Amino acid sequence: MLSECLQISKTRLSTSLSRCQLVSRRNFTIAIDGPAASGKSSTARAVAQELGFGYIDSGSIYRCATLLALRQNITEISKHTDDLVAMILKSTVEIKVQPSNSLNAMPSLGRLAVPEVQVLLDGEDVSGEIRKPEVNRMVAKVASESSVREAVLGIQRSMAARAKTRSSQNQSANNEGMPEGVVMDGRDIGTTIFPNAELKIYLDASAMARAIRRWDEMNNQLKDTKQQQKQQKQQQQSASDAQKAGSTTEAPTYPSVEEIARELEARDYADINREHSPLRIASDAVVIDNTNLTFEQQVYTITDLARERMGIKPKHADL
Ligand SMILES: Nc1ncnc2c1ncn2[C@@H]1O[C@H](COP(=O)(O)OP(=O)(O)OP(=O)(O)O)[C@@H](O)[C@H]1O
Ligand SMILES: Nc1ccn([C@H]2C[C@H](O)[C@@H](COP(=O)(O)O)O2)c(=O)n1
Repeated sequence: MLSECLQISKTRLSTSLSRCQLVSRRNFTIAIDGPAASGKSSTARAVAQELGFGYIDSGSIYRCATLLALRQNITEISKHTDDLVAMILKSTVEIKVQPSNSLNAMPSLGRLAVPEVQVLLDGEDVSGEIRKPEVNRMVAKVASESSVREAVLGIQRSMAARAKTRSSQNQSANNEGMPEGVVMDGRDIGTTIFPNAELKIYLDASAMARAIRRWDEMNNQLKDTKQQQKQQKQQQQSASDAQKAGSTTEAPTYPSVEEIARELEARDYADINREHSPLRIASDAVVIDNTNLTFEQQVYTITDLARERMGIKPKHADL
């Protein structure tokens, strides 16, 4: 129902959900979809922490599938889908959420603490590797294969069931009467994976805002962490060792805002135009354009929508 699809802007944050029915108190799924870098995963993580729900980043499963392909030197995905599906089904992907009480390193995330997420592929921490440019360039191709999507769908649903069970165990100390729940972000969560999700959000932002945020994020990561400084030193060291050995190791290069914008645009185009389960706004989704919203505004808008649908008093009606 299009009439249920709300456009929320900075000036229209107080949204009445009087038409929405209250949903089952025992089980609550929040689906967050949207284009690349629209803020899905940071928002979903903060929403999950606020509500005590489990969190699943479905994109990281496609990223792990892409890494499996790259490690086997499979670049022509359509010629090797059976092999790739077999590898996916044989592997284990775990998404570990580390609850956070401290402020996030990203100033744009304001006062909200956002949990860190670790992605393990067959027990190996691949959190950094799955965000590398070569994975960014290939992941939309991998995700366009229907048999890959089918394999990932099974993984997503069983992960969600486990995350809900864990959240209900954590909820026992909670006095708000919160149900067990999960927040999952991706491209087809509200349309295909959980078409009956109790709350569907379509998160969007202008292409330029998304590219600038990603650029900021990359630069922030570079500047701030001691670990990266250490890594840089190691890279410099190994580069000079390699040079001494006559090798041609390239110094790391960091993309400009324009290059990032082009990469996001290419990925969005592929995700929107693929045949199977393309990125679409579910007819009953709440659309939130966060171009001019603070991170807190978008998170609290979603947690209040969820609370309202669960029959629990919203906490931030004054936003
Ligand atoms: N309202 C906001 N204002 C400013 N920055 C924001 C806002 N919301 C999210 N961000 C920042 O935007 C960047 C992209 O967010 P995030 O990684 O959550 O997006 P995503 O949609 O999950 O991306 P992808 O699809 O590539 O996985 C992050 O640096 C995040 O901190
Ligand atoms: N539900 C999903 C989640 C992700 N994908 C694909 C499309 C994206 O380009 C890629 C990486 O996702 P991200 O980490 O950027 O959220 O994975 C998908 O098709 N369906």
